[in-house]
Amino acid sequence: MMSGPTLLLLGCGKMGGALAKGWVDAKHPPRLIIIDRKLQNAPGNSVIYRQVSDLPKDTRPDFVVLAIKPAASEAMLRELSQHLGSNLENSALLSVMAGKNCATLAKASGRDDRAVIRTMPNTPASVGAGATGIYFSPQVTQSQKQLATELMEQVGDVVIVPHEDDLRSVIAVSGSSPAYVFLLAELLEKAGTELGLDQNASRKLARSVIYGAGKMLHDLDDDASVLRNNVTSPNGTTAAALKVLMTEENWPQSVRKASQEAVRRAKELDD
Ligand SMILES: NC(=O)C1=CN([C@@H]2O[C@H](COP(=O)(O)OP(=O)(O)OC[C@H]3O[C@@H](n4cnc5c(N)ncnc54)[C@H](O)[C@@H]3O)[C@@H](O)[C@H]2O)C=CC1
Ligand SMILES: O=C(O)[C@@H]1CCC=N1
Repeated sequence: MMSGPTLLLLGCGKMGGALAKGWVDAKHPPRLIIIDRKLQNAPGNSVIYRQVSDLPKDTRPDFVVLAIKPAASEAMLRELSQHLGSNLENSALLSVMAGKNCATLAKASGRDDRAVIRTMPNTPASVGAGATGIYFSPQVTQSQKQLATELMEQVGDVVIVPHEDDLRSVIAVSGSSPAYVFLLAELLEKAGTELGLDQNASRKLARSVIYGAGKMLHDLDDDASVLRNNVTSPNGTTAAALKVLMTEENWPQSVRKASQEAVRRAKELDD
């Protein structure tokens, strides 16, 4: 990594906290300054302030990382730009928010031509296994692109998308979808107990299978369909189960509809 950037993290809740944890555990931790009104324990060597007005006025962040709710972001950016004045001049914004486009964020930060890096990470970043989509506004410099990409690569895989609207599809595929995988773990555990397994045994097996299948997808180059077929003996138990799941109106339609709903909501949050 190039010389470590100074990050000012606005909001250290579920997503900001996942990134902060991933970053402080990474090989080249950035310098982390956090503003969060509730956070109790500072991750690693980071420093916490409760509100923008508590921040030392000579703070010069390379990146202002926005990990608050979209609705709160414009007011907080306006306050930050007033508080830091010219010290914010060369800072880029790095948003992880599902809503608010680059132009809106740049404007709220006091400069329409501000460099904005819009990203969509996910909570597995907390264990270094995140997946992040990144879009760079035209104002982002080559060195800012490199720093931001390396920063997100410290907590997982990165895909750079050419159009800002592509981030809505990233939300559907990897931003929101860890929740679907966790739901699958919940449902498998429940099905196991309904079939007579002890709850702890069922929980252990359900979690383990998702980890194991995920690790195979991560470590091996085979298509997911090949890995699926390797489990599916002709006329066996898996074939019987998949016949239910793969019926068009079951998983294929549900996953397509859920993805479309995530994109619809992302559009609403973008204004
Ligand atoms: N949770 C997730 O899996 C993902 C969330 N995101 C995005 O991350 C953003 C944050 O979401 P979460 O982390 O889930 O929410 P959260 O509610 O867990 O975190 C927000 C944090 O910001 C702090 N905060 C809010 N307003 C503040 C203010 N005015 N002053 C000081 N601290 C303030 C809160 O104390 C809280 O810790 C959202 O924009 C969301 O779209 C993006 C990808 C995944
Ligand atoms: O649910 C949300 O809006 C955020 C964005 C992606 C995951 N959580």
